[in-house]
Amino acid sequence: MRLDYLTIFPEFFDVLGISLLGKAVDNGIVDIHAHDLRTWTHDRHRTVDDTPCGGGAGMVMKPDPWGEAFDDLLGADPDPSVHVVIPTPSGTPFRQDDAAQLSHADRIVFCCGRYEGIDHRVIDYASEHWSVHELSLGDYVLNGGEVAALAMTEAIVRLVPGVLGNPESLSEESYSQDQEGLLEYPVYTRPASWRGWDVPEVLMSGHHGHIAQWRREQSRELTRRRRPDLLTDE
Ligand SMILES: N#Cc1c(-c2ccc3ccn(Cc4ccncc4)c3c2)n[nH]c1N
Repeated sequence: MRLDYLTIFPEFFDVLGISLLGKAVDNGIVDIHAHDLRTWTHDRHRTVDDTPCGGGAGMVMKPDPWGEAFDDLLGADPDPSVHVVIPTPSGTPFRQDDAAQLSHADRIVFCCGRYEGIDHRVIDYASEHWSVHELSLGDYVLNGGEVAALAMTEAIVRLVPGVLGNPESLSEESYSQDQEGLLEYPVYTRPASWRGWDVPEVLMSGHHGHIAQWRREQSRELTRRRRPDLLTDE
């Protein structure tokens, strides 16, 4: 899987060389390239923004640098197997299903905007050539797309075979299909008693059936309290 990031702050993506994703890069499972969008500017000030047509506050990212970056990175031939992910506050919510689908992609280009956003013609042009996903990390406002791209990257790449040491752990996570899309149950480790708090007895019983039942009940109760929207049968 090749991941490209178009951004005016490429240093944001230096962290992808650390930990699990770093190992995936070292193992050749993932190939990461961060690009400074100003590479595709031609004026002395390396300008990437301009005033919004129709007025309004702030600045909008000019289309030209993006178009020239697309030309260099992707060429002009349409290829629906290339996924262009555009983090945006107006995007559809990024969910585990999106991460799962994108984990099968061979190529993902993240377009990280700043200012008030990217000239919409960039999205229109990209949509004619590649598979475009306008996605939002959540219902809050960030200053740009980089942090969202990092979070989406981790959610996607950890699902790629060979990246996680123990793929079985994926099936027991919140939002996973094996968990019926419910929140994950509380987890514990040693010691059995810590500062007056004990590990639930059932988890120390060695009775796998009772443990599985307790975990299912915990998941449903936690989901009922915190995320009733995830419950389908109530
Ligand atoms: N994904 C995602 C996001 C963003 C986001 C993403 C890309 C850009 C580019 C520019 N901005 C700043 C901005 C633009 C317009 N309105 C408000 C702020 C961004 C925010 N904010 N919140 C999220 N969940």
